[in-house]
Amino acid sequence: MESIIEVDNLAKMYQKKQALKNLSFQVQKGEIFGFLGPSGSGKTTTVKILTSQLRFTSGRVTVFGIAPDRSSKASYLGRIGILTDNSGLYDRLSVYDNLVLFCRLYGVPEKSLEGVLDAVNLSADRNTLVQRLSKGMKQRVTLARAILHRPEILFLDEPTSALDPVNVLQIHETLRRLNREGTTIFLTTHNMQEAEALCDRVAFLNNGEISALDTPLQLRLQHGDQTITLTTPKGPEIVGKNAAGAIRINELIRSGELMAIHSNEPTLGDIFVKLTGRGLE
Ligand SMILES: Nc1ncnc2c1ncn2[C@@H]1O[C@H](COP(=O)(O)OP(=O)(O)OP(=O)(O)O)[C@@H](O)[C@H]1O
Repeated sequence: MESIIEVDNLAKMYQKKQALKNLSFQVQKGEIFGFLGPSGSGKTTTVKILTSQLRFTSGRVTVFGIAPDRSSKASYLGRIGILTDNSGLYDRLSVYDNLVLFCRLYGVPEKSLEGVLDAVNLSADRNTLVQRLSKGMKQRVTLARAILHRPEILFLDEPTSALDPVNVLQIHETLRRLNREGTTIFLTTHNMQEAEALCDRVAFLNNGEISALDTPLQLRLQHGDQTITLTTPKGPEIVGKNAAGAIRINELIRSGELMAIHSNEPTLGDIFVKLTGRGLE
């Protein structure tokens, strides 16, 4: 596996406020990496540093092996896409005209917009003025803008916060497709379902520090209580994931009393609370 982002001992102070401390992680090429943390934990600060919008206090950061500072900006900004909540779209222009402006900025031929509009499901709305769009549609225009130059890494800061479930699903589908086509995705979220649904690996960020980093499955297995809940006509019954549990399951199947079986792995939200003592919201 090849690391595309490397962060080593990163710290960031805003005057006296320490927003990030001793942050170390690597993002592998081709993965969807989730940065999961509650409000104020340092997610946006990290994205801004990785995308050279903010200077850091100490540590080492590279993206594509390049340090993201002012002198290197030009050499890698064209290789990344950024989606944040401040949309910066022109309300009085259509979807298409908004995107044409960015094609010119990035030197991308206008004809490539067909595929981009298709990817975010906005082909039919191309001539609609941005001011007439719903929140979810606007978010899809900003996603289109972030991907139209086919970036190698896409940074998404809370891409679906405040969107309804249908729009969330549409954005997720688009992100999965981009990832299948080779885009590495760095995603911040405080939504654990989003992290579970999309991410190959997640880092838990709390007060500017990483308290766990692994695949969602490994985190659930490491922090699970190794029990199974069996639903029977007499009510729920909890057994261990062991030989005795297997015998009991077998008995209930034979007697026709096993109605449902549920492995008791915790959610990422449960694990976050266990490790940090606080929730994600
Ligand atoms: N410009 C700034 N000046 C001073 N403190 C700041 C500044 N920007 C952020 N902070 C502080 O740094 C910490 C991390 O903020 P950051 O915005 O990175 O968190 P976040 O996890 O992205 O939160 P949210 O989910 O609410 O966007 C917070 O305590 C915040 O108050």
